[in-house]
Amino acid sequence: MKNILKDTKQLLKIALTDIRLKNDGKKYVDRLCEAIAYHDHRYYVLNDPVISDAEYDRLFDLLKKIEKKWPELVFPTSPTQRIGEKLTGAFKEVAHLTPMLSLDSSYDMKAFKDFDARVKKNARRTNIMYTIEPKLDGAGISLVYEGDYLVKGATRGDGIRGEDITNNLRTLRSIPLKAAFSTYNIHKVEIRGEVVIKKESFKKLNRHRKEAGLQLFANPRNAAAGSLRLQNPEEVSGRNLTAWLYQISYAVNKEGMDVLANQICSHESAIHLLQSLGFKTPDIQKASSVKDILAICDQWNAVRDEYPYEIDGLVIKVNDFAEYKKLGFTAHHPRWAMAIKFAARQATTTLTGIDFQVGRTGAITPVAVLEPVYVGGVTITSASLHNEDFIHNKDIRLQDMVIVQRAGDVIPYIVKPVKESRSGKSQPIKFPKKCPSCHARIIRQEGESVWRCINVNCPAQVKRRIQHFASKHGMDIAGLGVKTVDRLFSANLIRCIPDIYHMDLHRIKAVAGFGDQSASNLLNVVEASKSRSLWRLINSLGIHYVGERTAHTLADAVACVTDIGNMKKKELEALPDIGDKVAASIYAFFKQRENVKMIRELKKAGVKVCNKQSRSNAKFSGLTFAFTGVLKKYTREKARDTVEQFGGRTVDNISSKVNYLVAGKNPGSKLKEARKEGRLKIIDENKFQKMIR
Ligand SMILES: NC(=O)c1ccc[n+]([C@@H]2O[C@H](COP(=O)([O-])OP(=O)(O)OC[C@H]3O[C@@H](n4cnc5c(N)ncnc54)[C@H](O)[C@@H]3O)[C@@H](O)[C@H]2O)c1
Ligand SMILES: [Zn+2]
Repeated sequence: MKNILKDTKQLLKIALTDIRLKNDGKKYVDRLCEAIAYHDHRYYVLNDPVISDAEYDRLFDLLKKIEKKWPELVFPTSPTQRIGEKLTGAFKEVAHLTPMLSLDSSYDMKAFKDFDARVKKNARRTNIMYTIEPKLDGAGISLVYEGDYLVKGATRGDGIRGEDITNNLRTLRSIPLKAAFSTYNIHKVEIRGEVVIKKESFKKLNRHRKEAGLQLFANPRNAAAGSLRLQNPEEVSGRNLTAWLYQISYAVNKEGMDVLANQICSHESAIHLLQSLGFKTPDIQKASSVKDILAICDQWNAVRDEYPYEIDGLVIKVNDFAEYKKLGFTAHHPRWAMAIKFAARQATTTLTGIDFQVGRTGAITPVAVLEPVYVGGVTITSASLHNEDFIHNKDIRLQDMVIVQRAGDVIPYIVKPVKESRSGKSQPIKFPKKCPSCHARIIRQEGESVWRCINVNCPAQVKRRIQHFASKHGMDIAGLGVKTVDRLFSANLIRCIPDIYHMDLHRIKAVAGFGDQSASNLLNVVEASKSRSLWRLINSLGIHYVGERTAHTLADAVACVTDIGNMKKKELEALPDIGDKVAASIYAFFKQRENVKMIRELKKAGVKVCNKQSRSNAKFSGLTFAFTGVLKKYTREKARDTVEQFGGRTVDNISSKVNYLVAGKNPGSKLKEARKEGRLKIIDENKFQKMIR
């Protein structure tokens, strides 16, 4: 088995080259068939795949290409000649009324253009209407109704025969036990669908399994497939499975005559029929041009993450049943449908090392160093391992092959190690006993999952605090990112936050990597940062539990940052959204002498520590304006920036509206402009007129 995994790795590398240019492609056929058979078994029978779907598809694609070039190598046992799902022997076998195949699929829109051309050629038409629907990622099923009653439910199996899972399927609420097909003159019907599990239910299921010490499912699809094959129907009913029905594959009347091609006529009307009988059906759209279909693909891709069910692509089908006969089937898939898959999100790679990073609060985060791997459009070289428990729970070891996943903007993470491929080289990950930066003691407090370095002067922590101070949501000193801070710290130019304001051109230029221009640019932004809004300064201090929102609350409550230090815990707690934990943390921060000293030094260096608008605010106190459309048009942050531009500040947030107290020197013209553009809604016209006068 280990050899198959090794071979899989080699074959995957070969798949990246152009096989058509090779003369020796033939020699890979047996190896490919063997590897694919192994992965089919892991996937369909054990519900525990050890490579990603995209990697499996790459192997499959390589085999297809070889068979195309050397057609004499196409054996009837080849995975391209049948579908891979195996019968497990745990259930009675049942024959399908019509073959239940896989789909021709591709990640590439060009493949759809070829498909479209082929369809038009074989159907001898220049215009074809297609339906487009989500490809739900679950387990395929087939249902048979006779005389309006559900009589059989089966898995796809090998496409010809499936497993009889009627009793399990009867527990799904989304499958009617009785459906009035007879009103459509249908006596016996076979319908196809996909049983899926909601992303949320999947997470819950895995959480319970983890607590019970059971093996976790790799993804919602495996969870759905595994659940359908449980021996106890009662257990199945607790799994929150849903059946979506997407096709009528066979329908006859009492006389045994086909009503599909003669009466229902199109995929769209079949879906409407199923809907009217109480089945859950996918949303379908229609389009005939490649351009429109491409646009629909883009729309789906954009909402994929928010969709409650996992979808791995779209299925595009010819709408008109009259064309189906002309187009026919291969042994593997129908020629009138194809799946366009979304960009892959998983890949396998090797964990080559661990980087223990120290954050600004001293928290030590293990970060996996990965052999570079391409996933969903980017190359991944690292992934967070979160903490010690995460590593132990997943039993991740050095030199392990791991499955990594990247979804949307989410930071890449490790789904699981592939334990089956473990060699003698793999080693347990040892968590450090001392801080990797300053070698001070590290502690793990009860109830916490992180280890922390307790040395406040720890260089790693200091550097991260400086970087946090300069960050976009802090004092916004562009150009003072991780790498630059590291360089300036090593060169002894910035050893603490106030040092930022004591740099001179000459010394910056002497640091490797800086030129005349970049050095003076940096000094310019540093200078500009001296007059940032008060909330930015508060946010940049790195007070535990104080984020942007709390920073705004505090900035609105005081005239100067030092005033916060004079507030009692109770007074802090009285502010909106500040609880006792946050209040205690703020209070403790201002009781520390180093912190007070730092603020004093910042002030001395020219950083604005008081809210200059505090006096003019009084002039307009009581004037409240509501910005509408803030959440629609802008992020809250951008709305705030807009308000700050004309000297206003936030007074309170109401879920969909943000109210601002507007102040500053003659904001009239800007306010009028904002109103004209629809950014400002006036609550009290009289007050507004008075104010802009
Ligand atoms: N990771 C692995 O080791 C491994 C192993 C085997 C297979 N796989 C994955 O499984 C795929 C092959 O599985 P497959 O044969 O089920 O093919 P498929 O998943 O590419 O597509 C066919 C299936 O899609 C489903 N489907 C969902 N929505 C549909 C809709 N609206 N209309 C029609 N069908 C719809 C049906 O069940 C149908 O049988 C491979 O491409 C690969 O991604 C992975
Ligand atoms: Zn340290």
